[in-house]
Amino acid sequence: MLRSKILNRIRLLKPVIDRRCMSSASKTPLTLLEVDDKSGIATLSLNRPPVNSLNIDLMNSIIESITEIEGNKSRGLILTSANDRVFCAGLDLNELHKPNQERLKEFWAVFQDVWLALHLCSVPTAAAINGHAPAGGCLLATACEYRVMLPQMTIGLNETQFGYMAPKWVMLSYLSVLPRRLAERALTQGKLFTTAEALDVGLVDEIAASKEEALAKCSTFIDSFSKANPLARSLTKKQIREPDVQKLIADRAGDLKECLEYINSPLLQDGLGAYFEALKQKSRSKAGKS
Ligand SMILES: CCCCCCCCCCCCC/C=C/C(=O)SCCNC(=O)CCNC(=O)[C@H](O)C(C)(C)COP(=O)(O)OP(=O)(O)OC[C@H]1O[C@@H](n2cnc3c(N)ncnc32)[C@H](O)[C@@H]1OP(=O)(O)O
Repeated sequence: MLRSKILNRIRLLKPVIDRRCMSSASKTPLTLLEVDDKSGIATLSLNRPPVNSLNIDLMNSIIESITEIEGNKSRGLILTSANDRVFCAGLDLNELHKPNQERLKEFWAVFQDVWLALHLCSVPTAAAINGHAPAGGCLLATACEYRVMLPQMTIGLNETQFGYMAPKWVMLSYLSVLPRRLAERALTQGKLFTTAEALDVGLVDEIAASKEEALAKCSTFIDSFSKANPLARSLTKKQIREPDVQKLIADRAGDLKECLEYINSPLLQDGLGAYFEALKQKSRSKAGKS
């Protein structure tokens, strides 16, 4: 009786995400999932070259992997990158710049879903940040319960740098990790913290010299829950996170409407276009040098 009541509560807390991962056109899987058969800890690696930018397929693949991990009773989830320079470059700017409107609606809904799936994941979560993590990449990291980062990388919600404002629920994810005054300053500046700065302000919990060390530190964090009842732990986490989550769930349509208006505004499209062009230019000049 009690167990079914508890399970019901979890179902109530966790919005039903019934997305199936769309088969991507590319041959290589967009996420790599390995479960260590000794520790029972799952490692989910983002695997969308060149920078793990989040498009619909990659986000659906992440959601599907999280659902699989929760279903196969893994003891925990470590999110990392198959790329050794970039953890995740955030949202794929091709999805935001001169967007197809129908696709943009789907894209935004999946973006909401991937945050909900990770933020409410029933198993312990940790991010081994083995590369740069701007904007949406930072959001994936802050949705996890613990963060270990490699040196000489950057992390932060830099939306104001390219003319956007982070949506309320994205800001709340930051506020769940940073003190309010610092979060406000960092959000308004569009600040990208260095690894050392991120440790200093608590945006990340530890620094590791290598990806292997980062994975080991994330596993140690997950092991810290070995004495906690998994169901009680999951309910406690969901209870603490529920107020922030409800702010999105209560008005997903409103969030979508507000974001579509914002993303489609000419001023923002111009700013984003210039930002994207500068990125491409930088990449071309790099290629020219090499
Ligand atoms: C009332 C209103 C309510 C709010 C409404 C607001 C809605 C608006 C949306 C807001 C959403 C908030 C949450 C999230 C937002 C985002 O995530 S937007 C994306 C932000 N991302 C970035 O700013 C990162 C940009 N990239 C970089 O800084 C660098 O690429 C890197 C990640 C540090 C890696 O550098 P490096 O290894 O040197 O690689 P590059 O040469 O720069 O890039 C390689 C190729 O990858 C392409 N690329 C890079 N980032 C992206 C990206 N995000 N999307 C698509 N493509 C990307 C880059 O152009 C290069 O491509 P090629 O030219 O083909 O080589």
